[in-house]
Amino acid sequence: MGILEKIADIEREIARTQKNKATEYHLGLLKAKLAKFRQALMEGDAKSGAGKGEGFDVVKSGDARIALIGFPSVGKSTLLSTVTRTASTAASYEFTTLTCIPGVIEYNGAEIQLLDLPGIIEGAAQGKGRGRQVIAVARTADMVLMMLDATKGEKQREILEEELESVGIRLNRAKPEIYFKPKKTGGINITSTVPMTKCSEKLINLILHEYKIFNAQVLFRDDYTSDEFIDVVVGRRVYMPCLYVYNKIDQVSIEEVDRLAHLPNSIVISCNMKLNIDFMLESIWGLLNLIRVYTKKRGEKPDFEGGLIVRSGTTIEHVCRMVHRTMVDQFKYALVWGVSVKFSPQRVGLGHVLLNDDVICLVKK
Ligand SMILES: Nc1nc2c(ncn2[C@@H]2O[C@H](COP(=O)(O)OP(=O)(O)OP(=O)(O)O)[C@@H](O)[C@H]2O)c(=O)[nH]1
Ligand SMILES: [K+]
Ligand SMILES: [Mg+2]
Repeated sequence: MGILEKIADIEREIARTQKNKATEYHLGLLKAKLAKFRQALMEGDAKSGAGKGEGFDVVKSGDARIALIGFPSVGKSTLLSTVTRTASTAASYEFTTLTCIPGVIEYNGAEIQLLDLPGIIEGAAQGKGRGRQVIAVARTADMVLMMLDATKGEKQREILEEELESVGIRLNRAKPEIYFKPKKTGGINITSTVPMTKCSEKLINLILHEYKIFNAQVLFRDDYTSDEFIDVVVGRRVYMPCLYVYNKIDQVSIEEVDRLAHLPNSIVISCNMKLNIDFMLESIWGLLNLIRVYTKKRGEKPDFEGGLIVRSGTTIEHVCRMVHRTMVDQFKYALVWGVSVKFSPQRVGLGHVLLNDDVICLVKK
């Protein structure tokens, strides 16, 4: 039996045991056992199975995925229960949530998967608590919702940012447009399309030598720092937006609420009092950069009920692949109605970039 099942068993037994003088010791013992198993899970000893991903293998679904990252007891589970139909246990003790619990936010016709996760603390990236598993889930997300306790100041934000940074998650930063290709011969060839003020050629050479790379093509398409160059060399970086959500504003002064609300990429809420939840959803939608487009068959009306939710920047080719896997091969041209074209309808090719509310009719060969 896995440790999570043992925990669930004990929790069930506690729930069905009547509280009275006769059961006092029995309940006490159960609670002690529960605490022991929870601790084993959080400390991740190998036997308990906590080192593996038990409880974290949630299938990706919907149009986008958001990971809820935060210290214990900041209100992550309360938020999940507030904005989705899924109930996740919330309680005043730390590490209430032990696994990944998915819920679905329905917004603007899109289904956004919201993942409630165990709280993480300093040292998470090194495997403290269930930090490693939580961070592995965060890497698969399209966005991080970093939940912070408005009463706890800025420290938590800095610690969490560092933990995510240390495992290659880049928040609210664009992927550097640096072309980098190791070669077999020819030495190191560095070019750039703009003056490089933050990272010299000498430094690039030093960095590459450190990685035992002596032949490579490097092209800076913008002015980047050496850190950004290193990210490109090392690879395996993920870039995603992050919304900082300060919860429990019912507990702080109006001046503090105002200050927090003005921090970059930050919003303030109270789950318990349901304050500002709508604005939070609107902000999430904006950061996810989703648009809706509609497909129609020739001679028929567009299906305004259906529609496809896609990332902004999506092309006709992408839509073809969503419609059917053989569509790209059969594609002749597409007719598009909407703001992405000069005339409606306009004939476009696979590379055409779509905008919100476009209507598309795919024409086969
Ligand atoms: N005052 C106040 N308390 C809140 C608010 N939201 C949540 N809480 C309380 O904070 C405590 C922790 O909430 P949880 O939702 O369990 O927090 P969590 O982040 O999921 O905690 P872990 O799963 O242990 O990491 C509970 O007692 C909640 O009732 C809020 O807006 N204001
Ligand atoms: K809690
Ligand atoms: Mg929780």
